[in-house]
Amino acid sequence: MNPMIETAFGLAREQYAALGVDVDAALEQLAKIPVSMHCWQGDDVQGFEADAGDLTGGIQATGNYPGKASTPAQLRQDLEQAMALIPGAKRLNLHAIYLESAEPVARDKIEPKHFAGWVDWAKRQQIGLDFNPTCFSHPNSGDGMTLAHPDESIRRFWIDHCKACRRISAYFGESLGTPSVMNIWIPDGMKDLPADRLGPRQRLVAALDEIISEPFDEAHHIDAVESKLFGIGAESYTVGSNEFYLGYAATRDVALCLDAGHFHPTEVISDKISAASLYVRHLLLHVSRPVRWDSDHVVLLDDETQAIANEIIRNGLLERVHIGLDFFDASINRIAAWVIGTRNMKKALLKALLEPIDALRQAEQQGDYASRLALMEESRSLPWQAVWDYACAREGVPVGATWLAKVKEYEAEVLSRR
Ligand SMILES: C[C@H](O)[C@H](O)[C@@H](O)C(=O)CO
Ligand SMILES: [Mn+2]
Repeated sequence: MNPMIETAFGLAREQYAALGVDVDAALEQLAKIPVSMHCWQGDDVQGFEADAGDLTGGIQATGNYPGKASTPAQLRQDLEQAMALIPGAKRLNLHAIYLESAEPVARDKIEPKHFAGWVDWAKRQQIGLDFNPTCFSHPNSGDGMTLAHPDESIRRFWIDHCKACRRISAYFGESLGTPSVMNIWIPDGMKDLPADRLGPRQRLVAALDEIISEPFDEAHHIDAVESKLFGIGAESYTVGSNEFYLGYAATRDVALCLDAGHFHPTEVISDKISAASLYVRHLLLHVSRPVRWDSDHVVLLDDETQAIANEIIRNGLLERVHIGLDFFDASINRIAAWVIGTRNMKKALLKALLEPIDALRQAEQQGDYASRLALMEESRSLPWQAVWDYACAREGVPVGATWLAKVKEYEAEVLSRR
């Protein structure tokens, strides 16, 4: 290891020790916290269905940066490149449209065998997999309704798709020895004012109840449901709103997925974690960055990402909060997007682990809010970056921005030839 990195780390360790922070314990913990990287950043949410259509469902990947993956082998190669540039534990989050089959397979007929290639790959990478039914980009979601659809046959199709997905998710968990978190997000909503807000929600409850009725071992599979405020073309009404899913998750004991882009612009999911944790056992996070709307920009090391990490660590929620990412930027190198966003999530977790929390709590308990604010602000400029560099270097992952050269090299040698 570069001696400058070691020296800086040694000095940082002493500075943190003086504040009562155990840097070695923080590093050990950081290495074990998995961040689930979303496969869909690699190909703009396109997937590999033999009869794939355009991306629909009120979400958009804007940009046309060259070199995107268009086969499972290319996507896996790109993921391997990205993962090699990110320290610590990682998982991969797959959508159902990332199946492998030469022939078209109806979504309600997909099976574990269509994902065997991903499981083999995950075993080689020693990572866990997470999963998602894909209830969009399909003729049966064309009018913006799926599990809440008034037509029984369309509802049946999506219920059967979600049931098939749960079997695939349990297969992931059983094969890889780590539970797969399967997140149900549906685009159901209306562009203009609905006359009936209740009926679709009643249908959605019934559909979800049927979907989760088949029991699976929690060691293999965990159900999650994701709320949303609005989507493009569903501005006036979203069936699966936050109140809807908070109630559903709490009463059915399934995980609640909080997506950073799915709330009113001044609402933040960091403030929802502690509240929801009192009523639901598991939370899934879709860490993302909304810019004016649910735009799914690449995650930054900004105040909200930091606040999310702080809430998980301060409240001891690592066993109950599953950290996933959800952004898709097609305007820049897609591997760089993965690396920037995932490294930022991990940097935020490290900073949270290094926070002198005892001193902050003590100041708060004494009503000394000036000290609390002063300590919080001073702790922003503690030498966490020396600890981060050390964490990267000891794993053989590029330090600082040196990872960018690897991405450029890969772009010249692989992406530009696609
Ligand atoms: C592709 C994802 O499932 C999707 O982004 C969903 O999680 C979401 O956030 C929709 O806005
Ligand atoms: Mn999401």
